[in-house]
Amino acid sequence: MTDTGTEAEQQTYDVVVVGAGPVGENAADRTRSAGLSTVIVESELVGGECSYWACMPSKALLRPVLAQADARRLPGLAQQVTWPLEAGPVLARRDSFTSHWKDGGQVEWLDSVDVPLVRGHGRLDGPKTVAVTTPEGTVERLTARHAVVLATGSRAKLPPLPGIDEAKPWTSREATSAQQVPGRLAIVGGGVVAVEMATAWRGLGAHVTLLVRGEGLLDRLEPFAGELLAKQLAEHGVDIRPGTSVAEVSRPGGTGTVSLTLGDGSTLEADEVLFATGRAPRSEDLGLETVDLEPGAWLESDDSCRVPGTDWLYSVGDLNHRALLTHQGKYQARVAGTAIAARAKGETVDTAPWSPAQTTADHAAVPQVVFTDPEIAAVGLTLAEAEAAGHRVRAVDQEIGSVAGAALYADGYTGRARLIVDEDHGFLRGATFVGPGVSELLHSATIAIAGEVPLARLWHAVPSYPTISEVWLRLLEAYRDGS
Ligand SMILES: Cc1cc2nc3c(=O)[nH]c(=O)nc-3n(C[C@H](O)[C@H](O)[C@H](O)COP(=O)(O)OP(=O)(O)OC[C@H]3O[C@@H](n4cnc5c(N)ncnc54)[C@H](O)[C@@H]3O)c2cc1C
Ligand SMILES: NC(=O)c1ccc[n+]([C@@H]2O[C@H](COP(=O)([O-])OP(=O)(O)OC[C@H]3O[C@@H](n4cnc5c(N)ncnc54)[C@H](O)[C@@H]3O)[C@@H](O)[C@H]2O)c1
Repeated sequence: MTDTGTEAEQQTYDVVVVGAGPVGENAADRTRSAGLSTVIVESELVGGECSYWACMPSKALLRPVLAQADARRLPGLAQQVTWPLEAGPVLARRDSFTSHWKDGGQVEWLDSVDVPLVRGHGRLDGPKTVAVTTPEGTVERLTARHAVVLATGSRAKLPPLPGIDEAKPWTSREATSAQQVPGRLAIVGGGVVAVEMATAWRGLGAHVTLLVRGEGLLDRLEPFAGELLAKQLAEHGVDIRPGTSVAEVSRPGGTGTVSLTLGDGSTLEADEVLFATGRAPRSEDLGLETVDLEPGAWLESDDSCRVPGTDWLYSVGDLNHRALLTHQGKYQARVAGTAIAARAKGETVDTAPWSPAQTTADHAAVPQVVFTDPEIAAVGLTLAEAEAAGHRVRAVDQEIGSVAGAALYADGYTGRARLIVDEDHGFLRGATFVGPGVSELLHSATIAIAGEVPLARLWHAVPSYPTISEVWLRLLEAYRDGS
């Protein structure tokens, strides 16, 4: 036993899920609907990071900024657009999307699918057992007949810089829930959180400085994505400083102006600093040591989401570090639920790629949209990743602005699309679209990649005229013509 609380109750279920973020909720729903009794444990809010401090609030902040950027490109509307956005209504709408940081609606949903909730901090206490320390300090022991699913997610990772704790920097939590627009916001990082939050807070009127350690933005995507985004962010007034590291942070007492000492010895003053420097697993206090696993590390799982070396423990969502995205974690939860239900019936799980209890898409077809201006939508492998994986591929590029739908969408439309074609198999390995309004194009590419649709058949998938999707035709023509 690792707990200090009072021993209270012991209950047995078929499945115990720890963490009621989007991924844990989906896992519980799947196993429950397969007829397995399932309980879920949550230490904060049912709905997890995504609902309260990540996807939902960030997209609620970004949507008006992107609508405003679109409006600026349309005569008749452009003249009426003012900057910055009116902060009060934007923040109020964001607050309503987080249900004012209350989880009553999601608890009702758990009730409706017949999954009991145990509030408290869950820890493994040996195989198939979870000890929950409740807010009252009692300990509830939950035993699983078939499986324990860990879905405890991730938290913001801060670099160990001198002064950082005292300076009370923003993490993604504060950046998505702040009630006031800072006058000057410094953002450290060049990943997705950094560029989305730069877009959001710039749109709300903050003077944003983006301190990027590397040479470009979004370095895991096709290079042109970060390049087009950097150009546009700069046009919107964001001060981007590539090749800039932070050596020290200072804000005595955690109040007033924050001062950053940069790698070249210069200083930058700001009202707030956001560290958007990646994520760490929430696994350090999860009892992993009681089943010979390493606390504090990402908890790897196989393609059925089961932890290697066990026949009962599953790791889904951010915690397994396969793809830190809500939709991909929910996909893993559906797959894990299918695998758990099959194994509970004594069935063998088919390990062939693309079979029902295998997360093959984690390797081949992970989609992601970055909600900036321009939007960035990518799925599958980049050219560099495909080549590194040993595929014989060709990249086909097209300016999106050349299609009628894009010209109608915005005056001076700027955007670019790339397909990665597997020359040996005749299907797509990857696709990237960058430009205003491209996010809804992505699912067509996801279907083409996950379905391994032959290029010859894609010619028969006719895009409507005049939509931005016509870029698909231009890309196919470019591939045919060898350009
Ligand atoms: C600013 C930001 C914006 C994002 N935007 C998007 C987006 O637009 N689209 C997208 O797909 N992804 C987005 N993401 C990523 C997305 O938020 C995560 O991939 C997603 O939340 C992972 O879900 P999860 O259920 O695995 O973990 P989480 O959402 O982190 O949920 C884990 C839950 O487990 C609970 N928990 C942890 N430890 C314990 C314990 N010991 N006992 C009981 N409960 C515990 C936590 O309290 C939490 O409720 C964004 C991330 C950030 C930071
Ligand atoms: N729209 C979306 O789908 C969306 C939005 C936000 C976040 N997310 C997910 O959340 C995850 C986390 O995002 P993130 O932006 O925090 O992480 P990230 O890993 O995408 O980017 C981290 C950035 O911080 C930089 N960095 C790391 N350590 C640093 C240091 N010590 N000093 C300076 N720079 C440093 C890295 O070089 C990188 O540019 C992403 O993997 C993403 O999948 C998704």
